[in-house]
Amino acid sequence: MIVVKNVHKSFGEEEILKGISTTFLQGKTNLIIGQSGAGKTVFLKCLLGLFLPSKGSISYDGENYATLGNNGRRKLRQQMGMVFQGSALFDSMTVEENVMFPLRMFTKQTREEMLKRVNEVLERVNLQGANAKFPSEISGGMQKRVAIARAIVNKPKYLFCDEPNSGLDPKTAILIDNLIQEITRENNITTIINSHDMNSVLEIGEQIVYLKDGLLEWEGNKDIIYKTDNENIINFVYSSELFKKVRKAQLQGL
Ligand SMILES: Nc1ncnc2c1ncn2[C@@H]1O[C@H](COP(=O)(O)OP(=O)(O)OP(=O)(O)O)[C@@H](O)[C@H]1O
Repeated sequence: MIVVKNVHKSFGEEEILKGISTTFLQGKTNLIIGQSGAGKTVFLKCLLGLFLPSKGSISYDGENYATLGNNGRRKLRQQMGMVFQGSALFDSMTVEENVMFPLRMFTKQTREEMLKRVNEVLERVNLQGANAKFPSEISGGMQKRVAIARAIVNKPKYLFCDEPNSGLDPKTAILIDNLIQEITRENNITTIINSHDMNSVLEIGEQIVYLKDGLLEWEGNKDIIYKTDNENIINFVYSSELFKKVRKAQLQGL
């Protein structure tokens, strides 16, 4: 569980996050949504410990990153997995080497132990046998699955995903969403996803935080979002004609 209390973040005179408080739940897919420029990436970077909040606190199962020493921060960072936008695989490394990378960085496991774990996670994301392939030899959806395997190989307590299905076709996007949700539940991870994708909101939004101009304007989940009378959210989530029809049907209990 990650507890965020009154987080502000400024760059010089400009305040980007203006006092955000929320709780991200363990074993759930928590989504951060909001229009371009709302502050989602800055918030995600604060949650990753890449930016320190100017004010307020973020605690990870009781540990406040800002007040930890170097050792404590390193340990906490090792408990975080990250799926970057566009996968961010190392092009010159094979799938196996990409997935093994965090184990080489953060553990003292033997090559045999690392390989066993790599094969376990590759199997979990349905990429068994793809070890020797290079990123350029596999599809975008497969690259994303490699990125997920790499993010979970070190058994993180916290998983952060920045636009995990950007650039994927709708069917593959849903498969990736569902895979992240399944892995989150199986391993009881606190997963936070920065998303633009309204399909994801309605499919896996177990906890949704809607940011607007650096403030948390609404929070809830996919089962209640259609009931909101907040015009900003209605216009954002249900922006297309199709989604407007979906909302109407939801309101009519269809
Ligand atoms: N390192 C930085 N220094 C100064 N300003 C920054 C920095 N990073 C982000 N900002 C500013 O913070 C604001 C919010 O940016 P952010 O990237 O968090 O938005 P976002 O909600 O993620 O948008 P998008 O959906 O387009 O990615 C922007 O005005 C941006 O210019």
